[in-house]
Amino acid sequence: MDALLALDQGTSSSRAVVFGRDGRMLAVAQRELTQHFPQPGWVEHDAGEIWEGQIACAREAMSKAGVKAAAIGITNQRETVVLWDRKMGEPLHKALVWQDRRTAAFCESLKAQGLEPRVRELTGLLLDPYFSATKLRWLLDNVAGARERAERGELAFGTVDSWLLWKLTDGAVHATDASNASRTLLFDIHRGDWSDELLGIFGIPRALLPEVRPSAGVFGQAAEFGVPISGIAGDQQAALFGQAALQPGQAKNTYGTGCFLLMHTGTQAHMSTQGLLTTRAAQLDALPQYALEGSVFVGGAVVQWLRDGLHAVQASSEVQALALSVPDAGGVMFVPAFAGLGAPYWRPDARGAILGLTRGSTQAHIARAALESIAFQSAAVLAAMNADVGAAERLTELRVDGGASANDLLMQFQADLLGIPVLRPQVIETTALGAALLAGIGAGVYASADEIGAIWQLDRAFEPRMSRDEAEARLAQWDRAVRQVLAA
Ligand SMILES: Nc1ncnc2c1ncn2[C@@H]1O[C@H](COP(=O)(O)OP(=O)(O)O)[C@@H](O)[C@H]1O
Ligand SMILES: O=P(O)(O)OC[C@H](O)CO
Repeated sequence: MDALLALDQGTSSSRAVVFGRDGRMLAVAQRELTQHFPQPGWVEHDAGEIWEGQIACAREAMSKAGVKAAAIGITNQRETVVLWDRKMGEPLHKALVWQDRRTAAFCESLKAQGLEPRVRELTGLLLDPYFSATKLRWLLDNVAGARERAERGELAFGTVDSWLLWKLTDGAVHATDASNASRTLLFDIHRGDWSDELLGIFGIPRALLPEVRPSAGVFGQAAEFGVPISGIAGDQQAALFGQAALQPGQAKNTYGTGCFLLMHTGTQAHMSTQGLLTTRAAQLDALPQYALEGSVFVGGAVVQWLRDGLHAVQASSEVQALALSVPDAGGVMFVPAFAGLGAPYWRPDARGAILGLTRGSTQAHIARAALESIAFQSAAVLAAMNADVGAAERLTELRVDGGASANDLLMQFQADLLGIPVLRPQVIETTALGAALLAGIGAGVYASADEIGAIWQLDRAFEPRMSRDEAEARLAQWDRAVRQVLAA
């Protein structure tokens, strides 16, 4: 049987999923990942824990499925920086997570030198701490001896995919795929190679960098499992692939820790005028594929905060019942700018706020407003995307996935705000599915991407029920709340 093992290393947790050739899930294993917040605005992960949790999940899922996998696909939280010693295979420091804002001042100084337009032209990204380059620079400047050792070629940099690939191949392969490389600020998305100009701007030695390859194809052998690793993509690009959104104009929104709305733009790089990112989509061969992306930093994470910060619920799955215990948010607006604000605002300095409180406000109103904030942020990104692509290409439906897409209240409110159907597929582990499909193509299990369209199956379509007048009024209320936060 041609089973495929997907390793999905997300921000909140590591997961391993075994899929059958028909895309059915055969087994899942999951481990929550410890979040370290050493200072306000700093977010770190232990790369050792990432590896150990991920390999434990892989073993557990394989043993539950009771089949042999034909290939392994890796998909991962993107941008997060791991720096390790090539000889010992040990990380030099905790991984700096994509949500970490410690390099905000450095980004500002680069902006002040007028570098942003050129960086944007080459990378499709912005000068924001979100991306890898300034984080890697911080490690080189702050870990004793790191820069000298990097220049001597003793160290390796990788996003989480590279780190897992290195560990799975016992240090034999140091590589990444174009979709992950395109999130670093060091990769020229047009030429498809690391850029010496960008390496110069950020002060990064080339000797640190992995080789960049297409997302499908054999990267190396996973010694323990005796099978090839034949697919790698950043989690958002993998989800786009797993949603069978392979044609220009097709889009999806993933509701995980953050929310990431991506639209495929085919072999053309569409440069945004609306605060969106241009990025590489998963590519099967040397031909580049592009997407337009709106990245929201805090999506499902606001629910984690209700659980761990406010202790309003014991499990994320309880939030819907709490929110439904009130008819509406009672005028409460929640702007969860815990890690600054991403697209389309790009304000790393913004802080979160809960507005509109009265004596009658309860945890339930706050929970409802928190869920609504996920949909409001996604609606702002979708509006930017529609403005970017023009009337002819406006989105007419939205495919969704990710942990928080299980929440019916959130999905219905999303459809209401957008005024278009929100389509949830049967497999909401779309990120893992995308990685498995890429691995399947890379290992020759599937002859081509044409076989993938048939795997996508609808679970539920959420049709808009709110009047457009009411939706517009709610969106205007959101805009006012964001303006207040940005002015604070
Ligand atoms: N029923 C739910 N309603 C709202 N949010 C949820 C629900 N279940 C999980 N979440 C949120 O979804 C996120 C986990 O989604 P997942 O796709 O696993 O994320 P990641 O890939 O970032 O680790 C968490 O932030 C969690 O709080
Ligand atoms: O871990 P997720 O699913 O929230 O995804 C994180 C993104 O890749 C960050 O860009």
